[in-house]
Amino acid sequence: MSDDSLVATDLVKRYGSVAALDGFHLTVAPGEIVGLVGANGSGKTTFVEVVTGLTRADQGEVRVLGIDIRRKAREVRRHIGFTPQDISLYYSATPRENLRLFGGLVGLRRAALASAMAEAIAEMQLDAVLDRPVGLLSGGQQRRVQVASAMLGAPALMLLDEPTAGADPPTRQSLLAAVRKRAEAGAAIVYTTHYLPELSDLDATLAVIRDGRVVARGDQATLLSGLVGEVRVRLADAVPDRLRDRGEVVDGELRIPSADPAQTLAELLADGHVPASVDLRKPSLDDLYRALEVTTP
Ligand SMILES: Nc1ncnc2c1ncn2[C@@H]1O[C@H](COP(=O)(O)OP(=O)(O)OP(=O)(O)O)[C@@H](O)[C@H]1O
Repeated sequence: MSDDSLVATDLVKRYGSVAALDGFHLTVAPGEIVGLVGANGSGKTTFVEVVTGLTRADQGEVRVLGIDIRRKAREVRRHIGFTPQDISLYYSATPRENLRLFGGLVGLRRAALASAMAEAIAEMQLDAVLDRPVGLLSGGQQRRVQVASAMLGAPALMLLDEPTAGADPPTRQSLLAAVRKRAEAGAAIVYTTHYLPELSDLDATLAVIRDGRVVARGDQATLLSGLVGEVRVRLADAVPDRLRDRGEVVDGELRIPSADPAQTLAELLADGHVPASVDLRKPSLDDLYRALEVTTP
């Protein structure tokens, strides 16, 4: 049997004529953070909803810790921490009451519930707002309560659907730190975001989704290797024609595409060109996104 925390095989989910998932495969190992990225409508949320049991796939199989989610839905749910894309908390209740409720839903009781709550409250820095109704909290504070509720009981699999949406930089940093800590403790984490720098911060592996399936999967270095970066240079003198032909000139700045920008710059210097300013752009996740044409046209 597989040691992976999550194994999804050949999932298909149709809404009328739309195939939200269309042959979707994904495996996630313990301790791995996988960034699920893809254009709006590519199927990310549908996948998360299938794994959590909020919706049923028409075809395919999902196993969490080796357990088939259709056969033992209730048992599986105890191993999953989940934050939906939209804030999903009881607004008239306080964070303390929400956490107690969500902890109860994953089977935590008495001392175990109290210690899981204390840990999540400390990690998400909720002390100051614990007894205020959630509806009166800021968007970022609500996000922290939501992520805290998904952490209760240290689930083996966390599904975080755009958990930092609307969060300010300090909140974002504390959320990312908490996610990393959970992964270091062995949790498998599926992390959906449109904000690609977060995935570099998390050192996440990537699963790029297009039209309901995973079209690229691997670690960032491998997926970015072979992509083209750019050297942007302003020369002290006018740009000679033979250099113009290697790229384009934008507002007096010469831009040369290159798989190895540092090497290209070294060649320019060796040729005797004198730069007034230099900007080396290594391939980024944005470039990967563009290369796979996953952005909405
Ligand atoms: N309940 C539903 N009824 C009908 N169509 C749906 C439903 N849920 C999703 N879809 C459709 O399935 C496709 C995939 O949607 P999904 O929400 O999974 O995409 P996503 O990748 O999460 O998008 P986003 O980045 O905008 O959150 C879309 O075409 C969407 O309109």
